[in-house]
Amino acid sequence: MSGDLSPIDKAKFVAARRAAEFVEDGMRVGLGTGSTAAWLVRCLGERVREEGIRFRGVPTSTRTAELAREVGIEVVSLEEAGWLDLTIDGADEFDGELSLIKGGGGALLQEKIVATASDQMVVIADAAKSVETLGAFPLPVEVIPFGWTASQALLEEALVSMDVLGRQTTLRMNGDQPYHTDEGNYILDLHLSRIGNPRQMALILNQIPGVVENGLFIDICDKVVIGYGDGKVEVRDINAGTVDEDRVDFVEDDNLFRDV
Ligand SMILES: O=C(CO)[C@H](O)[C@H](O)COP(=O)(O)O
Repeated sequence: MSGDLSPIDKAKFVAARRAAEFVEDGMRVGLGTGSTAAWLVRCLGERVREEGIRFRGVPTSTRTAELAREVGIEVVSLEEAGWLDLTIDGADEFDGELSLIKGGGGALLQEKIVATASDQMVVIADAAKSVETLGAFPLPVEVIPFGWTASQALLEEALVSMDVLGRQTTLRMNGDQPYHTDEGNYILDLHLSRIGNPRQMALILNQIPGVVENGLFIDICDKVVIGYGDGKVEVRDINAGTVDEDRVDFVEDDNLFRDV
């Protein structure tokens, strides 16, 4: 039940619940990955059950696809949907320009493809994800397994010329094995502490052989819905230049909180 949630989970929940209201009948909607996005999927499932809204969801990972089907959302592929009206996803960090670090959950590649194939991307996040400068959260970079150590060496060399504080890179692990993305790739996490020029970094990283995609989302996100543990939500719209405040009630719906 909602009373058992930590303040961070409450913040994630209220952001997700507010953003779930952006989905309208007939839309094609990108569904993000991660714990905040999982709340969104549950809230959308609730809207399908209670209000009978109908929309098609394009998941950004096998995890999200499973949950979406479980809660009654019609799941289609991006190819079937063609183009999306809206994508709603979490983030690991966002700054004042709504540049993002994503990929903490390992789904950055599908997330970036889906978000950029959408008219609008909305990020849902607890307030702790808001930063002045990106980089405290390790930046995920997806690389193909073939020759990954060579890609890592080239990445580290490229970092020397960039405006960052740290330069350590680590292979993401799953127990004693490398973590595999849904595409069967590896992830290198870049411990940079501070990214002075995220736009330049995003371009340079993707030129390194073996790099498939990086977790910097620049000029992709249109809106962020920031949740707080007390139920407050703030909606920042970068295009309109507006900041709106709202409140979301916690609900005691067993269906929503069943698997938490
Ligand atoms: O990018 C992501 C997954 O690849 C997530 O959106 C990001 O890691 C945030 O996760 P959470 O909502 O669990 O804090």
